[in-house]
Amino acid sequence: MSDYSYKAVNRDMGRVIHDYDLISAGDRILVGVSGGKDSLSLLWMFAERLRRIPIDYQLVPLYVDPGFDGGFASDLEQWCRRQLDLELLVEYTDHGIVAHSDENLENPCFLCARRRRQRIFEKAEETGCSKIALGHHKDDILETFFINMCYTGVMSTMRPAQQMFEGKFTIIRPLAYVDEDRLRRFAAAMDFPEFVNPCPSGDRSKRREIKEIVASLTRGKKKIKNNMFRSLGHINMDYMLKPAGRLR
Ligand SMILES: Nc1ncnc2c1ncn2[C@@H]1O[C@H](COP(=O)(O)OP(=O)(O)OP(=O)(O)O)[C@@H](O)[C@H]1O
Repeated sequence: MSDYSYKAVNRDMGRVIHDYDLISAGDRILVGVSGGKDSLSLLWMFAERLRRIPIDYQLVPLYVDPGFDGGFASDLEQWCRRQLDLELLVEYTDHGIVAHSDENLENPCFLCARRRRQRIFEKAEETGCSKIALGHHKDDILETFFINMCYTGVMSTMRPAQQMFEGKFTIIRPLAYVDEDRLRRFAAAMDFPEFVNPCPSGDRSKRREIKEIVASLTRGKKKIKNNMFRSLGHINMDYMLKPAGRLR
């Protein structure tokens, strides 16, 4: 595999795995696969690494089907089997339907994501996986930082390795150093299929709004984006406000 985008994704993935010690021998890793370019890239890269690097761990790919008509679960299953020789677990649910029904008074995306997350933890427990890998990338991490700051008044984001339930599970994000653009190019170079999610609320407007804000701050300059990302790990508390400080 000589493609430039592969090398770049592989290098960034290797760096984050090393920096955060994401994988150990004997791990069983549940990989959340949504059918989008990010999690397909993650699963593909993981499977390829496993063949190449002599650390013995197991991958358990999982798709949580939200239950809409016209879903793609069986196509995704076939892709995993044919391309990667992996058996995809499919968890059929009605999360999407319930989230869009009159009985739900919350935001549909919020409820659906919460239930999906719950189900992912349950399946991790059932299948004996203590690590859960998700396809979040560098842009997701930056955007989450701004979403949390703008909408909840907290400076926080998603970590490349996050312990949950007092260490019972660790969420890992092996694509945390990879730019979204790079993943887009990689998925195109690999000719990954596009599994279209039939969800009626596919737009997720809050994230789209923040994406535009981040894009306007970076103005396409890689250096600015990388500095913003780096700053998430370089916080000078001596020059920050007191936690109780309140602006009127
Ligand atoms: N239905 C699902 N089943 C299993 N895992 C999921 C599902 N939806 C999302 N995930 C996991 O959560 C991660 C983040 O979800 P999100 O919806 O933000 O993804 P995305 O930005 O659309 O990325 P992707 O291209 O992987 O779909 C995904 O990369 C994947 O690892």
